[in-house]
Amino acid sequence: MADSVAVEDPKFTLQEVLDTFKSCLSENKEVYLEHYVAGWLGLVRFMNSLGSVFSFIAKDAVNKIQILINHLNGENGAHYVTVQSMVKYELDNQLVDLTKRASFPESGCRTLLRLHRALRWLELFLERLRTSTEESKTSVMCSEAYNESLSQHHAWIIRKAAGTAFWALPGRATFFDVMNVGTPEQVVAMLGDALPLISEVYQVTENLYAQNNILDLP
Ligand SMILES: CCCCCCCCCCCCC/C=C/[C@@H](O)[C@H](COP(=O)(O)O)NC(=O)CCCCCCCCCCCCCCC
Repeated sequence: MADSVAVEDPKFTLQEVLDTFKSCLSENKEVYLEHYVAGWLGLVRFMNSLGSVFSFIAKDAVNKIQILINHLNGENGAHYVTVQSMVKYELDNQLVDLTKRASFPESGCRTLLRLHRALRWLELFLERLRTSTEESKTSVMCSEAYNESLSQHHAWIIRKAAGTAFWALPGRATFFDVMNVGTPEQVVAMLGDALPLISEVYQVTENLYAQNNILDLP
C-alpha cells in the first residue's frame, strides 16, 4: 500500500467500494486492515466529489486512515494485517490508552474505533437511501442516520457543524448520478448487495471490540 493518501482522484463507483468491503473479511471472519482502509479511501473520494463543505469531515477521516496506513507500513506492520491481530498486539503490549488520552493518542485500536462508529452511520444512511422514494431528502436521511449513531460520540460543536454540512448534500437524483452505477433501480440493487457486507464487517468488529472491552476508548 502507498505511504500517503491521495484524495484528489474523483473517479468513484459504488461498485468499487462494495468490492473492497467484500474483500475485507477472511474465510475465518477476520477483517483485513488493508482492505478496510481502502474501502474508507473510496468513500472519502466520493465525499470529496460532493463539494468542499464536507472537507472538514474528509480531513478527519483521511487523518485516521493515514494513521492506520502508517501502522501497516511500519516496522510492526506484520501485527496489523487484520483488525484481530492489531487488537491483540496492541493490548498485549500495552500500546492503548484505556481511560484517558496519554501516551498512545494514535493507537490503531482507538483510531479504527472512530471509523468503525462512522461505518454504522454509513450502514444506516445507505439503508435509508435504498428504501427511499424520489421525494425523499438526502439531508434528512443523512441526519437521521447520524443522530441514531455517530452523533452520540460527538461534542456539541461537531454535531452542529455536521448538521450544517448535511444541508449542503445534493438531492437524491444527483447523489445517485455521482455514484456512477447506472439507473436508480441499479443503484438500489447495488445497495442491496453492498449492505449485508458492510453490516457483517461492522458486526465482526463490534463483537471483537465488545469482547475486549474497548468500545469506549478515549
Ligand atoms: C456524504 C455525506 C457525508 C456525511 C458524513 C457523515 C458523518 C459526519 C461526521 C462528522 C465528523 C466531523 C469531523 C470530526 C470528527 C472528530 O471529532 C471525530 C472524533 O475523532 P477524535 O476522537 O480523534 O477527536 N471523528 C470521527 O468521528 C470520525 C469521522 C469519520 C467520518 C467519515 C465520514 C465519511 C463519509 C463517507 C461518505 C460516503 C457516502 C457514500 C454513499 C454511497
